[in-house]
Amino acid sequence: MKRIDTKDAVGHVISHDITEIIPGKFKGRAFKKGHIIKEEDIEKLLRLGKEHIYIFEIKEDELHENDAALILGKIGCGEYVYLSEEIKEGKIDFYAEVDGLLKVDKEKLFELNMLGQISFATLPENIPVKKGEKIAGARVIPLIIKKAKMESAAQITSHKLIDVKQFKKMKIGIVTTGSEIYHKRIVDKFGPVVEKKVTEYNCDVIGQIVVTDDKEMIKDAIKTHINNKADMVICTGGMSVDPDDLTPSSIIELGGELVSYGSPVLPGSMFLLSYLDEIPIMGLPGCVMYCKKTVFDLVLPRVLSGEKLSMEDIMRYGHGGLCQDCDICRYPNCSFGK
Ligand SMILES: Nc1nc2c(c(=O)[nH]1)N[C@H]1C(S)=C(S)[C@@H](COP(=O)(O)OP(=O)(O)OC[C@H]3O[C@@H](n4cnc5c(N)ncnc54)[C@H](O)[C@@H]3O)O[C@H]1N2
Ligand code: MOO
Repeated sequence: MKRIDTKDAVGHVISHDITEIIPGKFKGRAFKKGHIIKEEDIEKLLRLGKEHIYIFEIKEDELHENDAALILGKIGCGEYVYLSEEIKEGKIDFYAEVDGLLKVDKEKLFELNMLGQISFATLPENIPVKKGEKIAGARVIPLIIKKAKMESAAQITSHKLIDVKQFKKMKIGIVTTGSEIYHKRIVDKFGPVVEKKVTEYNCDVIGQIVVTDDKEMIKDAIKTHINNKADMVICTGGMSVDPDDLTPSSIIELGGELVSYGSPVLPGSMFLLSYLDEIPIMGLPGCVMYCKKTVFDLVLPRVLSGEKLSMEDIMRYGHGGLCQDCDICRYPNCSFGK
């Protein structure tokens, strides 16, 4: 490494991006790696606190931070993920190519960061992300890093660390249970909530069947939706402890695989998920009708991404499963479901 006084640096090449930060106004690259220093740059470099310019010789067994960032890009960039066109200040960014569910191999990400000298940060997995949204960023810590370190990094996983699973456009059947709705004693307020939430994901509601608290009627309604080619059936009402709450037992009696009746999510403890011939059948508790976000908002995007959830997936929600019920909901940018 050769050190040159900035005042004498005209004609020399800058070996890494140089950052300028003016709090509240600007944070970004003031000089790009490779820039040839001109007379008029000297004053600005001095204002950025650069009294010296360093000329680095990168040895055979070393890599520049920008080349290392490219390797991190390759390690991370999976399905429906794209990289920033340019590496700035040694950092590469990852973006979602489509609306979908973010998947991160958290264990491999941890192993990668445990190598040291690497900073690879992502959004939490299993959240819905929008096309064009930044989902991760990565860089190495030193300006020059050993090639061997980056080779170890590349060997951590044979698959990519980050994928976005594109949402499927599903056909949804709704079964609304409750004698009070069936006999028109009150107006259905649940159906519109479910419809709004699924249409936000571009799904179609193929029908809503209203039934009273009667097991045969509930089961028939679910089967009717399946016969009508529903990709998912969502039941509302009758999910709790009253002996007249028959929705869970009706779904269970239909057979198939019960993933869970009950979830460690508040609101949403009385949630049910099962699969009948691979078709997800959900039982939504009353809270979904009136709470901003519930277990339904956590599970729905995962099901729409084509993922088949297990009991473990549901039980893992316990940590982070308590919604803070903020006045202005910021989900998914909060701790709920993380
Ligand atoms: N003693 C206990 N009480 C409750 C428990 C419990 O474990 N022990 N669980 C609570 C939880 S959690 C929930 S969530 C609620 C109710 O869940 P349900 O899904 O069983 O809801 P319902 O009993 O069917 O109805 C409750 C309430 O909501 C009205 N409702 C239902 N469906 C509609 C609709 N489509 N449109 C308009 N209004 C609807 C219904 O008329 C009732 O007023 O139970 C807690 N209690
Ligand atoms: O299932 Mo309840 O939803 O926790 O309010």
